[in-house]
Order: sequence, then C-alpha cells, then structure tokens
Amino acid sequence: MARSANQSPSPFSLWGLRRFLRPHSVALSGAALAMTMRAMVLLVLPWPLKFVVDSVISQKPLPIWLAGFLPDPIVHRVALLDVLGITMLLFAVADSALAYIGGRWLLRVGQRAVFDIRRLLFAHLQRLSLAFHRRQKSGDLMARLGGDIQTLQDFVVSMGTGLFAHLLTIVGMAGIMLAIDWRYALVVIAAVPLLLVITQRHTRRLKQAFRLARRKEGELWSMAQEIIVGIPVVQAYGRESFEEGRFREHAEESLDAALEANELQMRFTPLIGGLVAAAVGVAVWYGASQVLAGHITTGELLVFLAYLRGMAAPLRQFAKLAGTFSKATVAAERLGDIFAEEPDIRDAPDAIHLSSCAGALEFRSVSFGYRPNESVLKDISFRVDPGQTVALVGTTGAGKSTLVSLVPRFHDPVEGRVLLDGHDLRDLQLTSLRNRIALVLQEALLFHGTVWENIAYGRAGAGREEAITAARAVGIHDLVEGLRDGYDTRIGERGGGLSGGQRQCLSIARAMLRDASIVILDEPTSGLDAFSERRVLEALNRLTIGRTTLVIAHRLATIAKADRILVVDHGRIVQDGPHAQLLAQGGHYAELWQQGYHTPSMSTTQEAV
Ligand SMILES: Nc1ncnc2c1ncn2[C@@H]1O[C@H](COP(=O)(O)OP(=O)(O)OP(=O)(O)O)[C@@H](O)[C@H]1O
Repeated sequence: MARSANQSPSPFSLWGLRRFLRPHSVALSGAALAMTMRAMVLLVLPWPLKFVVDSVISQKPLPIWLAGFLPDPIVHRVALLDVLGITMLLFAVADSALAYIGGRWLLRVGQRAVFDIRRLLFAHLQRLSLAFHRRQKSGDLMARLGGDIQTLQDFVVSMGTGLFAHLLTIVGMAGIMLAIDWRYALVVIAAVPLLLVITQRHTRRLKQAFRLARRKEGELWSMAQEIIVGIPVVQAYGRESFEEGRFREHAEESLDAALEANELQMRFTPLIGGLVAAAVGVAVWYGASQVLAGHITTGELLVFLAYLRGMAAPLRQFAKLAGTFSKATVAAERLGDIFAEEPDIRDAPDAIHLSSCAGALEFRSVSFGYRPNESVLKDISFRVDPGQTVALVGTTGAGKSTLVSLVPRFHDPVEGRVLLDGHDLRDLQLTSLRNRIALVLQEALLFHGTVWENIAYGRAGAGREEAITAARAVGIHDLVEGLRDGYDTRIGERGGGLSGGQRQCLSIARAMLRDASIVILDEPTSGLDAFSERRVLEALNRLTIGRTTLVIAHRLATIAKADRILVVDHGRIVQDGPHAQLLAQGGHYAELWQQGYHTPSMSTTQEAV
C-alpha cells in the first residue's frame, strides 16, 4: 500500500476540519455573530440587579452616563424598578433566543460538514485498491464511517456553543471585573490559568485512553461483522456459544477501554468543580470584606458574584470540552489514516483511453508477490488470441486467481508486463480497461434490490429492458420469469432468497450486459448441483462466444471446452496446450487428472458437455 511521500502521519487533523467548514462560512459567521451577541448579553445580564440593589434599595445615584436614560432613583423609585425588571426579562429572553439560534446554526454546519466528510471518505474508500480492502477489517471501516465522524460533529457543535461563547464571556467578564476593582478581579481570576494547565495535562491522558477505546470498538465491530456474514457456518457447526464467548470477550475489552476513558473524564469533572467552588468561596469572603471596607458597593459585589457564577459554568464545561476535544482528535487521526492511504493502482498521467478492444492478451515475463521477496507468480509468459478460451488448472494455492487478478489490474506485476492489444495495462486508463472486462466469480455477489437492477449493475445507465435482453442472451429469461415477481423480484443482501445456481445465472447475465471483450471466470460452477451447473454452463457458453476468456477450472466440462489449457504449478506455467495433447504428454496435467482433479462433478459435467 502506498502512502504518499512527504506526507505527515495524519494529514487530516482537527485543524484540517477547516476545509470542511469553509463552504458553510455564511452559516458559521451567523452562528459566530449570535454567539458573540449572546456573550455580550451575558455580560450585561447582572447589571440591572446591581442597580436594583444600589439605586432602588440603597437609593444611591445612578452613574452619569445612565442618569439621562433611566428614571431618577429618588423621585421615581418604583418606575426605575419597573424599567430594571423589564430589562432583566428582555436580557433573559435575548440570552435564550441567541443561544438557540447560534446552537441551531452550528448543529446544521456540523451535520453538513459530517455529511461531506462521510461522502468523501466513502468515495476515497471505494478507490483504494483491493489489497487495502483485503487487509483492512470492514467492521473497523464502518466504525470509522459512523462513530468517528459523528464525534467530529459533536466537536464542532460543542466547540462552537461551548468554547467560543464561553471564552468570550470569560474574557469580557474578566475585563469588566478588572475595571471595577482590579485587586478583587485578580483574586477571582487567579484560578483560570491553573485550570488551563490542569486541563491541558488531562487532555493528553484522555487522548491516549480514547485512542485505545476507539481501536477496541473498531475491532469489536469487525468481529461482529465477520460473525454475522459467516452465520451459516457458525450455525452449521454449532459454534454459537463459542462465538458468543468470543464476542463477550472482545466486548468486555472494548467496555473496559471505554470505561477507563470515561472514568478519566469523570474524575476530571469534580476536580474542576472543586477548584471552581474554592474560587467562589474565596471570592465571596474577599468580596464581602471589600464591601465592609467600603471599597465596592453591595450591587457591585452582586455583579462580581453573578459573573463568577457565569464563569464557573463555562469553566466546569472545560472538563467536558477536554473530553470532546480528546475524542475528536483521536477520531480525526483515525480518519486521517484512511485519507492518507493512496490507491496504488492509478492512472498514469498520460494514460490511454481504450476506445476499442480486440481482446489480445499477453503476459510477458510476469512475476508477482503480495509481499516483498515472496513470489506467487514467477516469470509467467503466454498469449491469448482474441476470442480464445484458455483454462487455468493447477493445485490449490498454485497462483491461478492471482494470475487472473492482474488482468483487471487488481494488482500490478512486480516484474514484466501484461499487455492488452499490445498496450501495457499500466498505460491504459483504468476505467476504460475495466469496462472491457467482465468477471464471474466463484461466489456470485449480488446486492439488495430487484433482479433486473442486479443484472443492470453490469453497465452504468442500463435499464430494465437491457437487463431483460441480457438475460435472454444468456438463456435465463425463463428462469427469471419463474421467480416470484419475475424481474421485479426483490433479493436480499448478498443475493439472499436465491439458490446458488440462480445467483450465478444472474451474475452471468450481468457480465453479458457489460458486453466486454474479455471474460474472466473464477471457478464459476463450483459448489453447484448437477442441474444448476448445466444451466450455468449453458449461460457461460453463450457469454463467452467471441470473447477472450480466461477460466479457472476444476471441471472437465469447462476444461475440455477450452481452446488451450495452462497448467500452473507453484507460480509457474508448466504446461500449455489442448486437453488431449496435455493428457497424451503425461507430466503434471496427466498427474492431476489421475489424482482426480476433475472428479467432483465429472459425471454431471460430462452430461452437460
Ligand atoms: N491477498 C493475499 N495476500 C497474501 N497472500 C495471498 C493473497 N491471496 C493469495 N495469496 C497467496 O498466494 C498464493 C496463490 O494464491 P491463489 O489464490 O492465486 O491460488 P489459486 O491457484 O487460485 O488457489 P485455489 O485454486 O485454491 O483458488 C497462495 O499461496 C496464497 O496463500
């Protein structure tokens, strides 16, 4: 797997989120404006109370800058109280309204950004090569597409509604308190730097804990997915209790890691709470003594205490924010790992579009291995003329599937070249190459949807009529018509509700619709009963007429029909020729034949030939 050179380990950091937020700058600015206004409202919120105490109750004169706007505290005491009361109510309403508006906008921005990240990640995942997908556990990918991206959304929202507004409030309150009485203000604010240092230290530990928790959760999903996909085997072998135990073990590990992370976060909350409570205690004591000494008024003390309360909430929020921040950093790292993966099968900058294709295939001194210094294919050379059918035979693990996987460029040769109509495959545009190839695999992979949709999947833009034409062309129209709702029969996930033979017939019709020049068949009839096999063979015969065909075969029916047979042994081609010639030659092929290579369905397939 190629990681792009000169890339930092995690190109998708929290900071990288900006890229996804930028398209929503209008909504973000709106949210920021609402939050700023809210912070200002929070700043002025306690002031009417100060004037109620100082001017309405204690009858102190209003400050000069306010005297022109408000009723006189001595002459119009009750009127002043009314105005202050209404002002308090208006401030409270404005506070709630602005919090709602800002929060709503942020939530929308967060959701849109998450949608974009998820879409991009999915598109990226689909382009990563088969080697990546074989290595990566799909359950873990699901966990990243789901939970990790959701964590980022929570981060955007809580950072916006929490940190941004709270920081503004704290800074504003600190400024006003300093202006009223700087000594008292310093006593109150002294806790803030201490709090920030503790938060920062704590965040580092939290990140580690959340990293482990997310990894364990990814492993759990991978395992659950594997068991659910393999449920027929689990049930057939009566391994339910064993799998239950295995799942519980993994789930417990995941639970322990999550508990540990949450425990760490929870422990932090009382710590912050205690610190804030101590700061409030000192402030009340010091403030009261300042009032007694006549340095500040009772109203001002109330403003201080209200501010302190206003600051305590966001400060306590830091504990929560530290958790959100840590989780989001870990989520961004995990997404970054995927974004950092680059498809190792890519178009060359000057790749040729394959507009027409005769189907002449050639392997020229090809070697390949999945790992360095481990050759699976060694110096493979052969040619297939357009329209020829070549069967690949060999013992298990000989390298047959690997060999055919080089044709659609699921992998590239380590040495040598694969050529199509004289072009090195690496010089061709990948999509135009793959458009020329139809695959029928051992296990027909169908998707949830109708029968015709599954056939039409063979070519982008194909409709119901084309699907029916393809089904007719491979001779399975009557088979489809015989299904419950014909072409509109809905099939479940991975072709659920159909027999193996029916599934394979549909996948052949799908390949037919593709109208490709090259057909690759990877043991398409294995595991089928005699009747199904005959249908599938009939369909395959029709599919392969006039197309270059590579077929991995174990059955006489398929092998004998081939123009040539390549015998693969330990990654090399050891024999090449028609069936009768190879049998007469003796050697590996004859040995395989005698050992019963073809026996699983020889009697049935012979009927079909
Ligand atoms: N994705 C992979 N990563 C690493 N090694 C692999 C991978 N796929 C196959 N191999 C190895 O490559 C060798 C050839 O495997 P391949 O599937 O091509 O054999 P085959 O001839 O098709 O076998 P079979 O008839 O059993 O399907 C085997 O030793 C196998 O273990």
